[in-house]
Formats: sequence, C-alpha cells, structure tokens
Amino acid sequence: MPLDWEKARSLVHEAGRAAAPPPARVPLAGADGRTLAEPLVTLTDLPAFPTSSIDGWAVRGPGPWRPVGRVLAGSVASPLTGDGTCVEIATGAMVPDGADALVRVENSVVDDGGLVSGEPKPGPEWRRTGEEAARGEELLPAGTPVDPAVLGLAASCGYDELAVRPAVRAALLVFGDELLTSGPPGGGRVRDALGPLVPAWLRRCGAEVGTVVGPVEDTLDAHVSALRAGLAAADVVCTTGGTMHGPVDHLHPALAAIGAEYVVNTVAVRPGFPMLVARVPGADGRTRFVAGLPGNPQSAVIALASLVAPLLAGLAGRELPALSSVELAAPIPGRGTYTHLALAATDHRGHARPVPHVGSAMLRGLALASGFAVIRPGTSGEPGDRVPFLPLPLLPGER
Ligand SMILES: Nc1nc2c(c(=O)[nH]1)N[C@H]1C(S)=C(S)[C@@H](COP(=O)(O)OP(=O)(O)OC[C@H]3O[C@@H](n4cnc5c(N)ncnc54)[C@H](O)[C@@H]3O)O[C@H]1N2
Ligand code: MOO
Repeated sequence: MPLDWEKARSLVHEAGRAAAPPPARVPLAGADGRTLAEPLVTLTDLPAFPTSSIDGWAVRGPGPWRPVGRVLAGSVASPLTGDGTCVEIATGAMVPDGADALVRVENSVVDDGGLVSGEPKPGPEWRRTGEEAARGEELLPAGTPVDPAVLGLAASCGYDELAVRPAVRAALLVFGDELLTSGPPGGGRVRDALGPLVPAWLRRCGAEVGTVVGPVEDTLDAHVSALRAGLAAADVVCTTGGTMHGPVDHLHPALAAIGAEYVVNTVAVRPGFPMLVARVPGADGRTRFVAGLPGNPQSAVIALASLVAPLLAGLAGRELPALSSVELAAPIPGRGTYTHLALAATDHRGHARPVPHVGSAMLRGLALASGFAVIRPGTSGEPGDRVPFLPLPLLPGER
C-alpha cells in the first residue's frame, strides 16, 4: 500500500535523524552551511566591557571638564578619578570606570584654555556589559543551520571552532539504456535530464555530491555493483528510473541483493508514487540510504522534494523542512485518495497559480514554478483556498 505523503516525509526524516553521523569540531570558516550539533552558548558577556557608542568625551561630574587623556578602541581605559575631568573617547572604546556620561564631539566645545563643555544626551551613549547576552547564556539551540549571521555571532562571542554535523555525502546513479548524455534526442532515445538536474538540487539541499554515474547498464549485476560502489562513499545514493517492475527495471531486485530494507516503498502522491527510500547497513556499522527516484523527470523531482530533502535534513540534524502556505489563484483538481503535488508559481502576495506543461515526463512547467501546491487526499483546490506549499530548493534570485 502506498504510504500517506505526509507520513512518508516524517518517516524518512526520522530515519535520517537516527542515522545522523557524529558531530565534528571545525574552524568557523568550515562551518558555513552545516548544522549546530551543540547549542551556541556565549563564552563572554556581550559586550564583554562597557563600550562607547560614540566619538566624544567620557566625563565625570559637572562640566566644564579638563581632559586627562584619551581612550581608543582596543585598549583598557584607566579609571576617571576626579570630578570635572574627562577623557577623549572613540566609538568602540572601553568606557572608563568613574565616567558618568558621554558627550558627543559635535555637541561639545573646547575653550581656549582646553576645557570641554557640552550637554550629554538624555539616554546612555554606551552599551552596558552583558546588555546583549550574559556569559553562559544559550543564544541558539542545537539543530540551527549555520549561516553567515550564525558565523558572525559565534565569532563575536568567542568561538574559534564550532561543533557541527558533517556535510551529508550524496551520489547519483542514473539508470536507463535509452538515455543519451549529449546532443538532441531522437531514434527512440531521450536525453538524460536527471544527471544534470539531481546533483544541482542535492547541493541546494546542503549535500556534497560525489559520484555521478550514468547511464548504468540495464542489467541486475551492473545495478548491484553501481549501488555497492556508491554506498561505499556516500551516505545517500540517489537512483533514477527503474522503480517500477518493467522488463529492465532492476532497482528492487538490486536492493534485495544488497540487503536493503525499505523505509518507504511507494507513496500515495501524484505524480511520483513509485518513489522509495531504503536503508542499508554500511561496512562501518553506520546506516546508509538509497533513494529511488522514478524515471519520469518531474516525478523524480517530486521524490527529491518529498523524500530526499527530509532525509538529508534528518541526517544533517535539522528539523523536517516546514511546509509554507499559499492562497490559490486558480482551481487545482484533487487526485482522489492520493495527495496531488501541483507545480505552481507564487507571486509577491503569496498567491499561487498552477503552471502549464506539468505532465510527469515534462520539465517545462518545473522551470516556471517555485514549488508545489499540496492538494490533500479527498480534497480539491478552489480559488481563495489556503493550501500547504512545498517549495523547490531554490537559491535567492532563482524564481
Ligand atoms: N504498468 C505500469 N507502468 C507504469 C506505471 C504503472 O503504474 N504501471 N507507472 C508509471 C509511472 S507513474 C512512472 S513515474 C514510471 C516510473 O518508472 P521507472 O521509475 O521504472 O522509470 P523508467 O521506466 O526507467 O522511466 C520512465 C520514463 O522516464 C524516462 N526517463 C528515465 N530516466 C530519465 C532521465 N534520466 N532523463 C530523462 N528521462 C528519463 C524514461 O525514458 C521513461 O520514459 O513508470 C510508469 N509505468
Ligand atoms: O507517478 Mo508517475 O511518477 O505519475 O509519473
């Protein structure tokens, strides 16, 4: 029985999470795009010392004030001990003990005798120690994706290295003797569209893509050898084609031959129902996965978005990618007891409109869409309905 689509997403995510590789400590520069394996706890107060927000004067007592020195960013300020004294201070410099106000340079006057007068602003002009965070405070939980902001925050609170989940290693095996790897299709043969497409989308899901092989010869032996070789170097081996039971569909027998166990075998979703994920014990004791994507190109993309993205998220120690929600701008039919994933383009108001050319063998509609409107089993979508939306893994600026 094909599994419910939402159930299948969470099952593969859990399977990935259970098999996530152990954390590694890496220098900050190598942590970009990984996932925090431990909470980010600040190693100091932030800021670590009272810090001037302005260029001007740190003053003590009532003015005018006699300058007794200067404190620049990067140095330790000596205390201001006498009322009626001040030091020149730069933005970012430590505010001296004893100072009770800061006066901006543009709000001050220095008289001929060198005395400074001026009006401090009513609000404090410096940042108090620990005002952003207190030493030992948790700033971000484990499982947070490491992005540029996280790298900057980690550096600012004292980290040289971060404990992160290693990158998930993926491989691709393309099945199908009918596939051409260059030139125009014809004479019964089609161009391999998935060899170029799948690795690019795996990378957008955060995976490192190693081996890409194809077409693998349409024999059981060739499939078994290619799977074994792929699994030796990857956490997840994606395959395309051969998920059904046609005369040269060898995926299921090959999975049996390598001792794989299905996590999900067919999903109640249209298009793409023959998709699967199976787990295989690795030689090192760690679980590896095979993700079988159907051969029809749009169906393969649906399998990537439905199963492979959650699996990679689980292996990376991340949450199940959340579905967003859109308002339909046009009707979308349901698919009976199956979930219908309908390619749609969204506008700036979050309205989704189905795109044309969306047959499971087509890619034209995919290239116009930003994701799939999710029409749940037993429902259909009417204009104005809010429905869940499964975004394609696109980078900013890509549609
Ligand atoms: N008797 C049945 N036959 C089929 C059924 C069914 O329910 N009963 N379901 C159809 C559906 S739905 C799908 S999806 C496909 C899945 O088939 P496979 O995963 O076994 O894929 P193939 O048979 O190898 O290929 C299907 C189709 O896609 C083309 N293809 C394959 N790989 C690529 C590629 N890399 N680039 C471009 N196009 C590719 C291939 O030439 C075929 O046209 O099964 C249906 N059959
Ligand atoms: O389900 Mo197939 O994947 O419709 O093309």
